[in-house]
Amino acid sequence: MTATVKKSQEIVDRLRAAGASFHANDNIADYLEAGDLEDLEVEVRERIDEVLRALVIDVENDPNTEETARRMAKLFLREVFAGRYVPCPKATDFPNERGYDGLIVIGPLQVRSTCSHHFAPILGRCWIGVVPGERVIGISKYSRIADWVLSRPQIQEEAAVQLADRIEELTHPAGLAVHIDAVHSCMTWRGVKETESSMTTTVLRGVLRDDPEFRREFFARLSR
Ligand SMILES: Nc1nc2c(ncn2[C@@H]2O[C@H](COP(=O)(O)OP(=O)(O)OP(=O)(O)O)[C@@H](O)[C@H]2O)c(=O)[nH]1
Repeated sequence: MTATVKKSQEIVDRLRAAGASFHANDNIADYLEAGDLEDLEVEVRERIDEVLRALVIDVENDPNTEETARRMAKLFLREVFAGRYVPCPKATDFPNERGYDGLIVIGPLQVRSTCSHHFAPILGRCWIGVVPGERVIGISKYSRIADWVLSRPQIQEEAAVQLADRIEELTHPAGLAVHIDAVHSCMTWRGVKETESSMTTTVLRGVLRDDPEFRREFFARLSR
C-alpha cells in the first residue's frame, strides 16, 4: 500500500475516536483536514483501478477505460457524493418581521441521489412546505440544502428525514413538510425493471402534521 492508500484509515480512526457515525449518508466534513480530499481522490482512483482489473477490463490498452478510475474517483468524491465531504451550504436567516403565518411551498426541486444498496442513480422531484416561525431563509437555500443531503448514497426515507432535520435546525418553523417523488434506477434499469414506478415519501412536522387544513393545502399545492 502506498502512503495515500492509508488516508481513508486515518480518517476512520479519527471518526472512531470521536464516536462519530460514518454511514453512507452521513456527512463527515467536520472530521476532514486540509488536503484529505486530494489524498482520498488518489486512494479511491487506485482502488477503483483494481476493481476494473478484477472485472477483467484491459485498462492499459482500452482507450475508453484507461481514465475511468480517475473519473470515477472525482465523480464520487467531488460530484455525486460531495454531500458527505463538504459542509452544509451557508443559509443566512432573516427575521420574519411581519409575522407571515401562511404556508410557503417551494418546488418542484430537481433532486439527484444514489441508492445505497446498488449505487444506482435516483432522480426525482422534491417539494418543501414551510409555515415560518420567527426566522426565514432565502428560498434558493432549500435547493442547495436538498442537493447537499441527497448528494450521498441514500435511501429515500432517510434522505427525507435528514432534509427535514436540517431545515428544522436552521429555521425552527411552525410547520414543515418534505415530499419527495423519485425514480430509483435500481428498480427501473436493473432488478425488477419496473420502468413506470416511482417512490413518494413525505415527512410532516409541527402544524403541517397536526393541522388538517395546512396538510390539505400542502398536498393541493404540489404541482404535478
Ligand atoms: N425502502 C427503500 N428501499 C429501497 C430504496 N432504494 C432501493 N431500495 C430497495 O432495496 C432493496 C435492496 O436490497 P436487496 O433486496 O438485498 O437487493 P437485491 O436482491 O439486489 O434486490 P432486487 O432489486 O429485487 O434485485 C431492493 O428491493 C431495492 O429496490 C429506498 O430508497 N428505500
